[in-house]
Amino acid sequence: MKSPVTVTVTGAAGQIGYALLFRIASGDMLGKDQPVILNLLEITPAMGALEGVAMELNDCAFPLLQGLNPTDDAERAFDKCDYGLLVGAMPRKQGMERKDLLSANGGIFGPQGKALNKGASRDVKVLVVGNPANTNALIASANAPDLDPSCFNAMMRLDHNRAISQLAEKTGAATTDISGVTIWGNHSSTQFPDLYHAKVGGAEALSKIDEEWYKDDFIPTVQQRGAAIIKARGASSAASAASAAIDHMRNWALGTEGSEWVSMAVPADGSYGIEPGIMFGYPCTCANGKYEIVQGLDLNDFAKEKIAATEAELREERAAVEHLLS
Ligand SMILES: NC(=O)c1ccc[n+]([C@@H]2O[C@H](COP(=O)([O-])OP(=O)(O)OC[C@H]3O[C@@H](n4cnc5c(N)ncnc54)[C@H](O)[C@@H]3O)[C@@H](O)[C@H]2O)c1
Ligand SMILES: O=C(O)C[C@H](O)C(=O)O
Repeated sequence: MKSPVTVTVTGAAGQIGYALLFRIASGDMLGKDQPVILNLLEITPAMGALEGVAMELNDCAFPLLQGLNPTDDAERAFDKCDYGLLVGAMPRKQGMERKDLLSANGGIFGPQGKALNKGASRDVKVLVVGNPANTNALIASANAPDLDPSCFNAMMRLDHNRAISQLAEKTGAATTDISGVTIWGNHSSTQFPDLYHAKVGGAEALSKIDEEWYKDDFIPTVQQRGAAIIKARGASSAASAASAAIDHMRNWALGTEGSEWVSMAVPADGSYGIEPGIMFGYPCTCANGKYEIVQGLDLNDFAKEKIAATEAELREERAAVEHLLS
């Protein structure tokens, strides 16, 4: 048996937290041979509800769960953290864009970045889920100057999984037959779901669907799926978001072998002309606990235009939180 690792989940009494914690504790995220210590962070008024979640976690008698620490103290929560899932933030309501949450949520991520900087493992993997995820991840990273920026990712995986599911449904394929999907840019309605390199059962995806469906139906459906779920459920996605977070962390920790690539928002490094300073959704592979941006994909004029639009939105979001970046 491996020695335990510390996983910190913020917003642990929220709806994503409730769908996430039991899967982490059962080994879905880091493997059935990896014991975990769960540090659960909440705001003080939610500590009662968090206590209830902790009771239920204990009642599962998970063999891999070797410690459980509910707290409202960020420094305690991130002490010796190996994996951080930053979920705790307000969700949007119907009619809002995710960036409308910046003023409410941006302030959460500076102090959490500082707490990570102080106490987390130096090769911690931090996945920001709370919206607007890309810019919140940027805030957390900027407040953790002693941690490499590559320790911080934001979640594009829900969009990636949504795109796979839509394409599978349209073509009658299994989700496992689909590869090479990328969600570029922001986890927002400007994201670019790219099928130009996607394959269905080894054949070009664009040979199986017509371009009109791709541009007029598929792209807006994936871009607006979060809003459609809020309209239908009266609450934002939770179980699918938790599942995507599990997928993202599992691939980052254990590798993407077997799949062509996955979509992850990582610090822009000039790849595909996106200069540093924002967290950008890219096609990535992972091995040995590190991610790499897939290089050398051809981008046509349509793709370049869409990628420029989502980059522009991320630069605007960055400008709006410049005061939180130091
Ligand atoms: N990136 C994605 O793909 C994606 C998908 C779904 C939801 N989200 C976002 O995830 C966030 C959480 O969604 P939810 O449905 O779980 O919301 P929720 O309201 O059910 O839960 C959020 C929890 O966070 C807690 N919280 C608030 N501030 C905190 C802080 N400073 N420290 C610790 N905890 C804090 C709240 O008390 C609450 O329990 C939202 O911002 C939502 O928009 C992102
Ligand atoms: O859409 C939202 O606000 C929640 C989440 O980001 C989602 O994509 O479902």
